[in-house]
This record gives sequence, structure tokens and C-alpha cells, in this order.
Amino acid sequence: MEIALLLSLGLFFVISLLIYRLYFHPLSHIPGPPLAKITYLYEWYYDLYKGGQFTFKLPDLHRKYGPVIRINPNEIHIDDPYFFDQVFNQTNGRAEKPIGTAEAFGPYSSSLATQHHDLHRVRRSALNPFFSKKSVNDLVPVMWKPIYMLLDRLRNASQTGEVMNMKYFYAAVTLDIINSYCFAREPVVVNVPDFGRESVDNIDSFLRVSLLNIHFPWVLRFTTSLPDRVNRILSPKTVNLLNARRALANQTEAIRNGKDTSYEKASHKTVIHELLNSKLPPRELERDRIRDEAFSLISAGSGTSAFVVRNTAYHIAANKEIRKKLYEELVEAIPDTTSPPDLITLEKLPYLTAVVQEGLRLSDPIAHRISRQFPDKTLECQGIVIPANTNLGMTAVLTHQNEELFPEPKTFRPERWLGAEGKRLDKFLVVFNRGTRSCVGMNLARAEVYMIIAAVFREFDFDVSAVKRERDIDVSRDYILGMQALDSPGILVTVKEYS
Ligand code: HEM
Repeated sequence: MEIALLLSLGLFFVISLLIYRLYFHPLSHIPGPPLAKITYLYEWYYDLYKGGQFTFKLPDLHRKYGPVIRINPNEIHIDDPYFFDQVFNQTNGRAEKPIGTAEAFGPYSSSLATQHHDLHRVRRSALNPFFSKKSVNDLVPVMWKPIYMLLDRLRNASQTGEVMNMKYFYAAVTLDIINSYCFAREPVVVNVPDFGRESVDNIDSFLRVSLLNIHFPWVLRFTTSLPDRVNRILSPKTVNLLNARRALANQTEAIRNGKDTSYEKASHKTVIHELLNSKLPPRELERDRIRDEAFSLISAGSGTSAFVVRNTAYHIAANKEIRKKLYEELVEAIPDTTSPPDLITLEKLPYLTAVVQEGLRLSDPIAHRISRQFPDKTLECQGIVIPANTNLGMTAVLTHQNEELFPEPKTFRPERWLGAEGKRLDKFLVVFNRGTRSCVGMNLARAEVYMIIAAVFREFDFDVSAVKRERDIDVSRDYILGMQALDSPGILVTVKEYS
């Protein structure tokens, strides 16, 4: 009798909840699949069961339901490139990150993982000065070091005929650059025989749980609250990650305690040393906080730029006409390959700039939607009112694949960025996002793409005939960062000097 009563009460609760979500919820006026309006199962099916596929379902849903759609009971998604700047700007008041998005990589105390607006402003303002255009320009000589070391290895490989994996060798360069900047380290990874493959693969496996974190943030909250030794037993796959975090904590503490004074000899600012000596409040300077910021800078600052460089490099190498035009421009701008050009010179090259823009557009390393909540602002998109504090997201890939803005969007065509017409497209390149929480490392990332592409393609070419674009280049799974097919071996190429 009691069980029957409990079951009836449970059923009554579930039916009431479904009716509320469908007819009385503040988002009930927003169109979308009925199943998605009443339950999270719709999204979980594509993301968790089919493995990072919900993002690829979005274009169908927008075609069917319009530019503003409800994708789960509490969240909407917008596909309107002209509305982007009304969402991601500096004037919408407080910009909060929904908890699942903020903690996609765990409940860390980095700027990237901060949920609330005010705390984010504090953390972000301490990082901004390191990544201004001027600071990045000052870093350029440091950045050339690992790039030139890569050129040496490519020169060698062009003589031996060795098969190389582009997935790893650009990542080694970007990791060396961000390590130099954060810790005043000399480049080392670019000289490791396999270019530090294991750490790139570790980050990939770490990313694979990101969707689980987005949908169930409490799981990682719980596991990270356990001591490391328990986590090592519960989830052996996290061991490498835990080790990496501990190593970072040791490095930051060595700088704090004066045991590591490499920053004294460095020709540039050293981010962690300066953060430790900044005016951040004492709580913000505690061990785990600085470790988390370092972890975020190193991981956000290496994989994403390398992703763009390797995809762009593939498209250049796969297209003889583009390859030739780029070479002709580079040979004039860099007459002597032993003396690196300055970044400002490279940024003025029209064809290289068009290649970089197209590389950023088509690579799209961040595959997932970027989500926000604006407690102080009601928005309106194409006549649809979006109540304040709604969890809303937009996906850069959808803008970059918009056929009206970018005809034949899957084709790598730098020419679309040239001239006055091309300039007009700049505002639709949203790969770094905009507004208060846009990519802090944007200037550094752009500089890396310019410098690596220019230096490599001034001298070398790649045989990419073993690469399958759909498998090894195009993003087919969304784990916040885009991922290629599960059976992709990476990007296997041979190198030759360009003639
Ligand atoms: C092409 C390469 C890159 C792309 C496409 C990219 C993209 C992005 C995007 C879209 C965001 C916003 C995330 C959000 O709003 O939730 C972001 C944030 C961030 N990026 Fe990048 N990024 C790149 C390179 C870098 C580099 C080189 C660094 C090095 C420092 C970096 C550090 C960060 C950090 C720390 C944040 C968090 C900023 C904050 O929340 O205040 N990124 N990035």
C-alpha cells in the first residue's frame, strides 16, 4: 500500500515537472524538439551515447525550428551570425559561465574555469597584461627559438625520408613557447624524438571526459575532492594528469620560494613569477590557485594553436596553387632564412594573412558552443525574447560554416579574405570568441600561427598523400575541443625542401 502511494506520488511529480517544462517554464515559448524541452535525455543521447555528436545535430535543429531553439529544459542555442556581438560583448552586465561549462575540465580555480563574473574580472585582469599585443611582440625572439629548432628537425627529416606526425611536432613547439613564457624554461620538447607524444595523448583522453563533466559537474567535483591516492586507484587513467598537476605545483612553488630563479636570466617577463608578485588578493595567490592558472595557461595555450597550425599546414600542402602563391610571397619577405623576420612584417603580408584567417576559420579547434548567462540583461533575437539569466550558447563552427557568408564553406580558400570584401568577413571570424571572457591568449595564438606557417613554408613542403581529410583533419567529434575520427593515426607526412 505504502509502495503504491510512493509510486503514485513519484508519477505525479514527474508528470507535473514535464507539464511545467512544456507550458509554464520561462523558456516555454522558445521552439525546439519536444523531447529536448522536457528532458535532458535528448542531448545526452547525442553527446554521451553517440560520443560528442550533439553539436553536429544543431544545424538540422536550426533548419527545422529557426535561429533560436531550446536544446534542453534549461538551455537555448542561437544560430545567427549577426547576433553574435549582442551576446558576446562588454556591455551586457555580468557575464556568468554556467557551472557545467565553467567546470568542463574540472572545478579548477583558473580564470577559464571561473563561474562568476566578479571573481572572473579579478583573475582575468591579472592575466591581461601578459597577452597584450605589445607583450607578445616582446616575446617574439623567444618564440623563434623552438620554431628554428623544428626547422632543423624538418631539414634532417627531409634528408632521411622519415615519416613524421604533424599532430605532434607543432604541439611540441607551442608547448615549448608557453612553457618559456610561464616558467622561463628553455625549449626541450621540440627536441624529444617523438615530440612529447604522450602528453598530447594524455590531454586527448582528458578531453574525452569533458562532456560528462558538462552534463554532470558534480562527478568531477566529488572525485577531485578525494585525495590523489584514492583517485589513482579509482581512475588509473587520471594518474598522468594528477602527476602533471603536481609537477606544476612544484614548479610554481619553487619560484615562490626562490629555489627557481630562472626568471632572473630571462629576456622576457615570466608569467608565473609576475603573477606571484602581483597585487592579487592573498587568497588568489595560494598554492592551488596559482597551480590551476598555470595548468589552464599551459593546456589552453598549447593544444589549440597547434591544432590550427597543423590543419592549416595540411590544407596548404594539399593545394599546389595555394602553396605556390604563399611561397612567392614568403620568399620576397624573408630573403635570408637564417635571419627571422619580425612579426609586424609577417602580419602585413596579404596572402599569408588570408591563409591564417582561413586556417582559423576552417580548423575551429573549439567545437563546442560557448555558453553564458546574463543576469542583468534580457535579449531579443529575431523577435524572440530571451529572459535574463537564461543559459544560452552560440557555436563558432556554425558561423564559420555559414554558406551565405562563406560560400563552399568546407573548401580552404584564402582568397575569400582578400580585398575589401574579405575585410568585411573579419567580424564573422569568432574563433577566439568576444567580450569579457574571450580568449586571453588570442594575440599569442595568432603570432604562433603566423610565425610557424611562415617559417615552415618558406623552406619546406609536405607529402600529404597518406592523409585522409575526413578521418585525420576534419572535426567529427566534439569534446569541447574538436576531435578527428577515432581511428585517425594523426597526420602522417614526409617532408621535402620546397623547390
Ligand atoms: C588558435 C588558438 C586558440 C583558440 C582558437 C582559442 C580559443 C579560445 C576561446 C574560444 C576561449 C573562450 C572560452 C570561453 O569563453 O569559455 C578561450 C579562452 C582562453 N584561452 Fe584561448 N584559444 C587559443 C589559444 C590560446 C593561447 C595560445 C592561450 C595562451 C595563454 C590561451 C589561453 C586561454 C585562456 C587562459 C582562456 C580563458 C580566458 C578567460 O576565461 O578569461 N588560448 N580561448
